[in-house]
Amino acid sequence: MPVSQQSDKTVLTHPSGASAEIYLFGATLTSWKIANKERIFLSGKAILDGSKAIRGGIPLVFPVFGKGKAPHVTASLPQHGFARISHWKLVNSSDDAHTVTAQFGLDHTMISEEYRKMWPFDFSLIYTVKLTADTVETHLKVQNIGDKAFDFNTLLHTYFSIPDESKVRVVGLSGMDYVDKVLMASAKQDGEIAIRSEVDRVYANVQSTDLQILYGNEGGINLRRNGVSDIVVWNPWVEKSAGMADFGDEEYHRMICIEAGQVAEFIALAAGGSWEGSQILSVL
Ligand SMILES: O=P(O)(O)OC[C@H]1O[C@H](O)[C@H](O)[C@@H](O)[C@@H]1O
Repeated sequence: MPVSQQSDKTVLTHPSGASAEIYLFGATLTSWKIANKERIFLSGKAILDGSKAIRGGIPLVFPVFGKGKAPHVTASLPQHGFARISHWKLVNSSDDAHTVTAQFGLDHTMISEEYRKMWPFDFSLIYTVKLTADTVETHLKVQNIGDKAFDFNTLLHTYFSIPDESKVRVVGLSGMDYVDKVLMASAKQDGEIAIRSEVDRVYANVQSTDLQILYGNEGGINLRRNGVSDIVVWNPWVEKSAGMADFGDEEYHRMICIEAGQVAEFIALAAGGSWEGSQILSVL
């Protein structure tokens, strides 16, 4: 079966051998394999029972990035919003000669009463995962199905599995301005990004549609954005890693988050409006 449901997760299998797994909790993609090699990082300490956001994979940030700030309506929501900690439904699946597709849905009737009170808007999210022999595409459609405008942030918060943080280079952001959340300062990217300490940066309005995450002489990933303008780069390094109960102290060596989305500014969505954005990951 190209798409099969295994209790709490959906498994996509491509005739080439490529595969992907998506938990219904958060519609979090936790695995993407090509040539039997895992490309996505999932912490060995990740909690997978739905009691906490999954540490790793591609958690979906919506409708707020980080903690909302009063007086904005997102101020009381949990960090990164409710999409990654709500139970989604598998709404569709299909396959043809090239692509295996699964679609997941979440709307306002499916989130907890508590979150509904915090964020009282009628919305529908459709998240589509398309697997081919050598790519995976993750696409989010946000619809305002109510009669009040709302605004939102969103991110495809992708944790990549890497051989060693010291070998990683992120290419394609040179010349871009960023906000450094560690130093609480603004700066301009000069050349490639290397990880030598905690990195937590927001690059707004990135020009190049493609960026590369290179693993020294061990290949890497090309990330292509469609319809989303910002990139967040995160590696927690030593202290932050030690402070996270669901992340191993040494796991920062084996992951980097490169997160495509809209976070520098909220996107305003009028009643009846819709928005879509996606990323396509391919192995280099
Ligand atoms: O611990 P979480 O809520 O999953 O957030 C994990 C990380 O997400 C993003 O990358 C933010 O830029 C970081 O500041 C944050 O630490």
